[in-house]
Amino acid sequence: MTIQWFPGHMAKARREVTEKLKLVDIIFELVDARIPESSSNPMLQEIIQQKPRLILLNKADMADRELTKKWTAHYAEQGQTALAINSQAGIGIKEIVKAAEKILHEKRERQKAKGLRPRAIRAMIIGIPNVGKSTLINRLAKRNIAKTGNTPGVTRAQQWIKVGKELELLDTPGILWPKFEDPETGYKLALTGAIKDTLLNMQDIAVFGLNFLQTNYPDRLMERYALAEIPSEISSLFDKIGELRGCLAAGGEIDYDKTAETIVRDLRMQYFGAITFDLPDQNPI
Ligand SMILES: Nc1nc2c(ncn2[C@@H]2O[C@H](COP(=O)(O)OP(=O)(O)OP(=O)(O)O)[C@@H](O)[C@H]2O)c(=O)[nH]1
Repeated sequence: MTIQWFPGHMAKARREVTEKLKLVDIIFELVDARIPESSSNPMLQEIIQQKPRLILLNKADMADRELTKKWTAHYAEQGQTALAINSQAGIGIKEIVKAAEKILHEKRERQKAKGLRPRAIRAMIIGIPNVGKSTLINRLAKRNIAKTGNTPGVTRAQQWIKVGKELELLDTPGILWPKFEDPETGYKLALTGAIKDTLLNMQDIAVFGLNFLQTNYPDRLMERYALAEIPSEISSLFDKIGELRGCLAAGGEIDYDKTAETIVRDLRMQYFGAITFDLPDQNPI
């Protein structure tokens, strides 16, 4: 699903999240491990206020393992717990309940001291479109739940999914918008499938991707396209790839659109391996 975010949609999404917030003890903020910063909602902190948060770096299977470690360390420095997970394969899922219990431990102990019997932790998942919210809900529920009740116009009560004895999860996630502030963020969102690439110029996305690979993963770039060396000019590199991959127009000239599509497809299909586009040091949170 790709949503075109207009101010009205944002206000509605925010209202829905704010409403559900009252029902839960903790937020599971789902971000894409390849772009933890770019896939987080810019206003989340303001929206959730003091509500405890567990950050889940989903699609960790597609991200650079070393950088995922750096991201979790970076969040820890900020006093935030973050877990790397793969909702599709069910990796890291068991740790979620444990981490939530740890985050809420003191609060629950205080309740116990007051004589209140602790009930299961109530949580909701929040994230931008396509980050894996439904996949995670289904994983935690161990069955297909998410999306089944999503018929437009059908109002229904919120339902709780029991995850073991310790956790209850709202069956509908909160959907918030991604960041839009700079073109680079847009390219990263497009390369990871969070926004439709038709919203941006394909050649611009490809050039961004090439620049990123040239700086951060030059060996993988050379290997994929069997380059003896990387031309320093990005336009020469672009032409070289077009030539090597046979992306040619009728007269034998390079077809720039076709070349751009090839590069973007290769990045999306993980032909350069697992890549992380947001680097923790460049992205203070
Ligand atoms: N490789 C990988 N793919 C995943 C993972 N989690 C989800 N996906 C895939 O990502 C895509 C989007 O997943 P969804 O669960 O539909 O995402 P969503 O956040 O519910 O999407 P919206 O309904 O658009 O808000 C699907 O193709 C999933 O199979 C993961 O951990 N690893």
